Amino acid sequence: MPSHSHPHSHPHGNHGHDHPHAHDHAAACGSAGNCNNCNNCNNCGDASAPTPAAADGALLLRIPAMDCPTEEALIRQALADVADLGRLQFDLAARTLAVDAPPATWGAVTAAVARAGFTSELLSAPPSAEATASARRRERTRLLAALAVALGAELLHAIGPDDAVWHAAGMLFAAVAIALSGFAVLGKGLASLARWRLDINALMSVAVIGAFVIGQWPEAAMVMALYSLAELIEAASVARARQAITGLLALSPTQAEVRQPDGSWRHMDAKAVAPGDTVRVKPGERLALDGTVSTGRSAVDQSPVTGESIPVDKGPGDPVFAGTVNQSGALEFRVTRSATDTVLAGIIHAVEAAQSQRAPTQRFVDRFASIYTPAVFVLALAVALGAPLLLGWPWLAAAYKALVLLVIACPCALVISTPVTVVSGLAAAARRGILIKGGVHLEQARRLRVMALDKTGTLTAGHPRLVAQQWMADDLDPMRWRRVARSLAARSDHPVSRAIAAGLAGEASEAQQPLPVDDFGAEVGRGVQGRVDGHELILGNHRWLHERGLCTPALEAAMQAHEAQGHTVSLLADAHRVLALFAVADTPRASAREAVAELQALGVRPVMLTGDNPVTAQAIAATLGITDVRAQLLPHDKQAAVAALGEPGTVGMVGDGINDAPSLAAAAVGFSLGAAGTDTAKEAADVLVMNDDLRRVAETLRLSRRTHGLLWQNITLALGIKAVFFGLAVFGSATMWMAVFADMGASLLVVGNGLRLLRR
Ligand SMILES: Nc1ncnc2c1ncn2[C@@H]1O[C@H](COP(=O)(O)OP(=O)(O)OP(=O)(O)O)[C@@H](O)[C@H]1O
Ligand SMILES: [Zn+2]
Repeated sequence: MPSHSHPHSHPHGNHGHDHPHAHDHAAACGSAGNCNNCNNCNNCGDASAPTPAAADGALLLRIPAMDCPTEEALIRQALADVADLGRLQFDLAARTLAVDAPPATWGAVTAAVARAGFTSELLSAPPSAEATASARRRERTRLLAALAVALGAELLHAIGPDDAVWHAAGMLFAAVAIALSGFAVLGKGLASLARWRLDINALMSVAVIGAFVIGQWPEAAMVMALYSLAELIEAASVARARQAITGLLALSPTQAEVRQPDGSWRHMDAKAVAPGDTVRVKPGERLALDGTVSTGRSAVDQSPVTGESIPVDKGPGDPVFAGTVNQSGALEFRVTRSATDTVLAGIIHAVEAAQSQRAPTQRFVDRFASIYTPAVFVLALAVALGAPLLLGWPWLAAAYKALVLLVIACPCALVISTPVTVVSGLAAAARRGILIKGGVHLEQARRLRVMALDKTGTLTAGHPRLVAQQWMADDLDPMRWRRVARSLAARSDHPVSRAIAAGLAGEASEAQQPLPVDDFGAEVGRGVQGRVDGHELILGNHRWLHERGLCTPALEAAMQAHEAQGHTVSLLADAHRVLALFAVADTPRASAREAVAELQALGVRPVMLTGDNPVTAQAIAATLGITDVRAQLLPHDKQAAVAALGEPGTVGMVGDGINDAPSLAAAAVGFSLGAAGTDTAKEAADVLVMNDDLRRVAETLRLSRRTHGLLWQNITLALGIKAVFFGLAVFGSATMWMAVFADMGASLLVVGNGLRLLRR
């Protein structure tokens, strides 16, 4: 059994495609039940699960008014009392809920949903994307009609004579407009009030009903229509941000051409293709599955998966990915993963999961809004009661002013701005082949001041080659001993051993079988040992030989010469003396030097971490422009080094995700390169760079800074507009619909601002 001296402690798992990710929705906009202010949450960055399938034995409900994760949380709470329920799958975009439950409980489920304040209807099949889209269109038409009728009410009020008939007509117009646009808002608002929750729906409901009661019915109608319309537009904008991600999924075709046992080719559903099957793609076609090329050569455009714009040449043995486009030649490949398990599916899943986590700024905004909204409620109440009593204002004027304040209090723009910006940032990163596992990491990346970079496989390509061998004793038959060395090296899959084994095998003239190795063992950070052909041998680095007292000044001088060129030296020794020296060379990655320079330009200090010896490490670091090198580190030393490199929260780490899981986890933000190429789940890393381009690390930091900038621009913008209107309302003559209009404007402004991240 081949042994690997890297501690593979790392749990192997996939991204968990069966992850019940509907559970994360509640957290998407306002931690569950705490999103007091957000009716707009249908717009929040929550990831909508794929439309729930109406599996047998599942109850599928359409809940028309459910468009916010807060509401989802309410329904969840209500359903908690119902016994025997399985998984709940919420789809806020389609407004459906699928419940795994025996039919006997269905009555209890609908009753619980009704108790939470929602009407529901039974569906036999999940609504299609077109159905959802056409429902959106109908809603838009309805709201535009409501706006027109509300304008009519304003008009009647402005030009109509002051008599009862005209008043009645105006009132009727207003009522129709409110009914057209505001039923859902009023329903949810009253339900919230009944539970003593001051959310946006409650706010709007009080404002509209209040305005109606004090005789400002055209105003009430305008407020309702504009507010509902603004919400719809925001929802569409957020849908766009999310589509940037789910659009990726549409990239992999549903059909694949599969070889049949009789040798013929047949088009099949990609989901039905099993690993091991052979699939072919013609030039210009998109791949439906992941695999390894078996025949053919072609250039493949991998931009959907890795973000790299230049097509990559593929030949037999190379990995190919679902969603990528075959360009020049026909390819046949052996499928390595089922359709639900492809790298692309993993990306989409991870980004969806990332969206449902709250970034720190989002949490801050929620906390702020949850204090701010009730505070303004109290202030409005104080104006309505205090101004007439203390300042002698007319009651009606004071009540109107109070209602204007309520509308101004609506923190839509504030609440909507952060999730849109964060989701856009995550989507923009995903498009560049950078997978960020949560808004937290996107926000954190800008704080990094030190970047620890693993040497082997990160700064270098990780495919060292044997470049020199030197036999230290005259009495050895090199032919025979090369075979011995190769046999020992071949037992390890450490890159250094592999390079030695491969280099020596390439030299073997006849087909020499490797010799058996007994008592094989690997020593982390040192090398391997075993008994070959009756000799107790070790193959390892200077450190190990030195510890065993086998080192001599002459040997050190010989090693020094190789190490100064950046080569890694391994020594073959028996119990008494050193027999041979092997030097392997690893080439720095093409983009590494540039990547290091980019990090430095961002004010981030690059530090090389390696288990290799200091001289070799220094030599390689020098070619890359890195001055700070920490060498001869064991895996746990690396972890300690990461922790000691800077203030907590400021040290990032880039590794290959396999042997450096502990240090990746210790870093504030852990980056892993080449994530598309390996099966290993990169669970320890926070950011996965799909291709091998180290420059994506600096790009992530830049994106993080831009996102942060936009977040605060948006927060300032939203609050600034509020402040202006607050002043106007208190000291001037701002009307209610002006306040709503301003809020709508502010919301659209911040949403548009956030979506700018999506532009390349
Ligand atoms: N199985 C092995 N065969 C040969 N040499 C080994 C082996 N294991 C460790 N070594 C020696 O120990 C050194 C440190 O190994 P370690 O695995 O800790 O670091 P690495 O992964 O090679 O480098 P980096 O830390 O830069 O990723 C290697 O450079 C090599 O010289
Ligand atoms: Zn020595």
